[in-house]
Amino acid sequence: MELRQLIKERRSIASYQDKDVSNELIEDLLNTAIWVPNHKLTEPWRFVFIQGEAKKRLAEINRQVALSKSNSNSDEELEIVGNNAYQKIISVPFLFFVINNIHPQEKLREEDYASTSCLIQNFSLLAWEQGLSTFWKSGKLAYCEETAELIGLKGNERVVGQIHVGYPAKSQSPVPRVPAQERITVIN
Ligand SMILES: Cc1cc2nc3c(=O)[nH]c(=O)nc-3n(C[C@H](O)[C@H](O)[C@H](O)COP(=O)(O)O)c2cc1C
Repeated sequence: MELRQLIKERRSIASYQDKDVSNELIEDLLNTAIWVPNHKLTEPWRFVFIQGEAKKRLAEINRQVALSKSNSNSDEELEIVGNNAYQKIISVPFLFFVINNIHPQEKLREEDYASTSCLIQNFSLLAWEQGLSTFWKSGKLAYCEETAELIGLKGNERVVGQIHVGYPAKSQSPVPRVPAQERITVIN
């Protein structure tokens, strides 16, 4: 697929076919995705793949997050909310966290976050080329203490994204973007 087509057609899709995604494939895509511009070549990232029992534990954390946000007083409703949140995680074929070192200098912290964001976009495009959809998630689940403990987040690290990957079960229409021309200022 041509690069411009890949960039425009990539979509975040949250519903997946019941088809496995291998560690080897993700590792291979990440090995290409890491070729990003990176000031001072800090290579500040690492990746945590969540599988097996860990995925069940993450799903359980998501249940608790959803319950803590719900306003319902009905046990029946709360059970549905909790089970939906649990299933949302279980049904993701491949799930991993992208983690950054927190650089002591603010400028480099920002630049490290920028490089890692480029990496995630590279990864999403490479995945899309393989017929896979990705979903970058930055909700409470990615940042709560329970998740930090589960993924072994160290004191000098931060989560950049929780990334869901799978073969999409449906297509997704794009939300139109404002043409870049409308955001260009030319100063002569
Ligand atoms: C830093 C970042 C965090 C995001 N976090 C979430 C999220 O927590 N939940 C969500 O539904 N989408 C999240 N998204 C995905 C965007 O909602 C999505 O990219 C946007 O709707 C455009 O859709 P597209 O990716 O299909 O073009 C995130 C995207 C980025 C770049």
